Amino acid sequence: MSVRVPFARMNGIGNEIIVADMRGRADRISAAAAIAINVDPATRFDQIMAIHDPRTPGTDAYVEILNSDGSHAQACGNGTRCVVQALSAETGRKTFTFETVAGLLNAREHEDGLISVDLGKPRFGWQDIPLAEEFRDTRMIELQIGPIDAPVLHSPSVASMGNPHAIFWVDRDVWSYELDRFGPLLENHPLFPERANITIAQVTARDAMTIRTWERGAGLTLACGSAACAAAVSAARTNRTGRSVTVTAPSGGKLAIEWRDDDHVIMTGPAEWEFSGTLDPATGAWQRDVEGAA
Ligand SMILES: N[C@H](CCC[C@H](N)C(=O)O)C(=O)O
Repeated sequence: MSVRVPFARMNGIGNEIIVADMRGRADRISAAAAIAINVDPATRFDQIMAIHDPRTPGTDAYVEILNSDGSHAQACGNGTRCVVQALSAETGRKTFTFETVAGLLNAREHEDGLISVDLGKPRFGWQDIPLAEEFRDTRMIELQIGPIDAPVLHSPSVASMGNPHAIFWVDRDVWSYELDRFGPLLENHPLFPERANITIAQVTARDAMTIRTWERGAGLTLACGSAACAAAVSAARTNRTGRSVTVTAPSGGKLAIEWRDDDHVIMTGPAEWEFSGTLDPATGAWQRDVEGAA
């Protein structure tokens, strides 16, 4: 087994993703490797998508997702589009079924290059998020931050897209809130035993919203696909929007989110390749491919 594996540094509307090819190997990318890769400004990332051999007949790959702090995530919408683009470029195929720790994901690359991922059915039970205590109605839970009599953020909706999300609805521009200050406190709030991705969302039309996300295990990111899905279903559940919305990320990039009648959430958007190299899954040592050498 060679020491180094091929990787592609990519992004999904600004969400920084490393797609690592771990097929044909039994080892995994270590937390230490993830942390080391993230320390280097050239390979700083939000998630690593590690493509492993399939474990279940009928699936194309098992995908493991690591955050930049070395922790594992159950879902990553933007990263999944990057995996699709990488495998489509390699094989010419357009449809894929992936397995993750959270279950199966179907995805498709369209003629125009945009990629749709079926993130499955959202879950709203308090144990599904999970929350540390019972809330019967997760469209709005009791949680606030800021002065007790004038909270800055309060009463979020919560949802699981495989991973935990809290969505705080705001009236003002999403940039006018100090998410860098409140994000870490909310991510690690005792109400979230597995921590949570923290999003602020401003609904701007029945079919549009703008979000910013403090990601669990990665901090502020330029985009978060599963948060866009969680915000879209939560907006529809609270009658702020219909079931089909365009979500604008901090990067300015947009995702089309549709909560279908069969309860599945479909996210559509682009993916972009930046550069390729090889990395050591144990240590995170890496090297950029020499242009034109392949
Ligand atoms: N950027 C990802 C989400 C990563 C979620 C991760 N931070 C977690 O721990 O759940 C996305 O596009 O869906």
